[in-house]
Amino acid sequence: MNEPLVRLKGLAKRYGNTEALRGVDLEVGAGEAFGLLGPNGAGKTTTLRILATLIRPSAGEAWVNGRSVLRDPLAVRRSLGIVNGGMGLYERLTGREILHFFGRFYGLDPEELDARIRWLDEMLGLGAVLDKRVEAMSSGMIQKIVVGRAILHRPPVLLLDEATQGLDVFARRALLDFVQEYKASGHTIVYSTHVLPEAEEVCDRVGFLHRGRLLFVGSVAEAKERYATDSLERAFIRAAEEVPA
Ligand SMILES: Nc1ncnc2c1ncn2[C@@H]1O[C@H](COP(=O)(O)OP(=O)(O)OP(=O)(O)O)[C@@H](O)[C@H]1O
Repeated sequence: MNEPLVRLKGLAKRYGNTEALRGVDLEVGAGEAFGLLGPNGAGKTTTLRILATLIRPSAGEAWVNGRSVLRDPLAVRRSLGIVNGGMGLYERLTGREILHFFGRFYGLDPEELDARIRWLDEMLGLGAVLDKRVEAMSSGMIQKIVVGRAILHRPPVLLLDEATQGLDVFARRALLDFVQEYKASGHTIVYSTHVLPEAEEVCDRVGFLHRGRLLFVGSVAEAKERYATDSLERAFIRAAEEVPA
């Protein structure tokens, strides 16, 4: 594997009596698309939120781009972008205005910002979305702006949490194509989903997360071989069945 850009060591998180993560070790290499797979409640969002420094682990440690989420959270934030469900956009602003607004937070001057927006347009096919107000956008259009905002500072690492949820067939395809293109341009992606065929399509390796534990890490082909099936879904189910109750 290339130098790891994302590393988790003994990562654990407890919410009251719930053990959301129970000691997760993982390395994701530079330029890799890694699928974090698991059913509802497996701990995917918790993992991504710890990586994004939005919450702190109860035990263990994680690093992004060599920086510790505990000791160097600002550097970690500069190294990543995150797309998850809960990020609202200002209804009255256009796509371009939103990208300008956040671009200024990143300290980009107007010229750089225009160049970045042209780059995003190429990557995401923003087109007319740039000049539409959020209130008039479809959910697929909004998702393009949310993804654009997440990568505006060109972070080496992109975290996507159930990013195709609620998208129609066109918007879903556009997002999956974008993931492949973003990866091909050298970026690292952690792709959390419970939609296994999506992971099969875009991820180099996958991890099966089940009740806060990583049961398997490897390529899709290795998962199928290890669990003697030609279906990634069945491989996941077999991995979960091996866990003592
Ligand atoms: N803020 C919180 N307070 C209490 N429990 C929580 C909190 N956030 C998550 N949990 C619990 O932690 C466990 C892992 O949740 P998490 O959201 O990380 O799973 P997930 O794999 O992302 O699932 P989903 O696909 O449903 O989002 C679940 O049992 C969940 O109920």
